[in-house]
Amino acid sequence: MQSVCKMFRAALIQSKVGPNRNENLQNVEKLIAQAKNLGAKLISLPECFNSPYGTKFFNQYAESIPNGPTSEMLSRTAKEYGVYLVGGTYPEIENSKFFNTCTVWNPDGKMIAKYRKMHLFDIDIPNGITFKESDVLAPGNELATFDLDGTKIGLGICYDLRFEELAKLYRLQGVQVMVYPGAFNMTTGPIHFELLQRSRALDNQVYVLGVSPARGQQGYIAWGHSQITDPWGKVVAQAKEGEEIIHADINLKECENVRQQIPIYAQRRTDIYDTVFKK
Ligand SMILES: O=C(O)CCC(=O)C(=O)O
Repeated sequence: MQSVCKMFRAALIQSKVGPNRNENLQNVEKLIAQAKNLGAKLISLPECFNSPYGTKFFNQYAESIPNGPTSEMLSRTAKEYGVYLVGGTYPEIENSKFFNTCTVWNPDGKMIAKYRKMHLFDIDIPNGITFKESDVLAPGNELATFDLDGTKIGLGICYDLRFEELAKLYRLQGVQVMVYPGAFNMTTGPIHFELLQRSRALDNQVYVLGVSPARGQQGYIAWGHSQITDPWGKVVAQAKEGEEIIHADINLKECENVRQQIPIYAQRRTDIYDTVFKK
């Protein structure tokens, strides 16, 4: 990799989410202004920041993209504050199909990436949590990246964090930072949320930004604990459970350092993997 020293500040907004979409939008707009005041160039919102999270809500809150009220607010706000804004996720409708979708807006207010959750959250843990997004949602089938002043940033959503293959595909495309809006829960959050982010960061020598909603009192209870992890796997910022903004400087020199000093990418035995791992 070419020797460059690039740095920008990222802020993650762990916002409270209620049933009223307009109130949710107004609230994040206020928080985006605060994140900008912290010096952030890249700001991310959490998964389902404009609606409660649950299969029964997707239909009710879905909007087309980029013409709906949520996209309009994100575009206007990214432009007003001159930031790259990752619009967490919100339910999208297209041709009668629903998706859990992340959009990204540049400082001109233009949508520069759209990613639809690829791995739907279907799990069943007795006495823990049962969730079946595939009852209502269709999966996305495409990776999505965007460029921030020469840094390639990739997108995943929540359950996607569990799939190393997806993160690896992004790494193969030259990604240095992964953003995962996500809403882990009170069963898997405590044991897996931090660990998965550190794993993806370490496997792929990338920064990982995981952005949760704040913990609510009813319905789907989010774990919170939004987190920024560096390419060494070190947690450099972590939220608690309430509404909060965390931030950290994303220093691309750290990607370069770890990639040079522990050169696993060049040491992969794809000659072997390709013969054994066919599925
Ligand atoms: O993987 C998990 O345990 C949580 C995933 C999740 O909440 C989601 O995909 O929305």
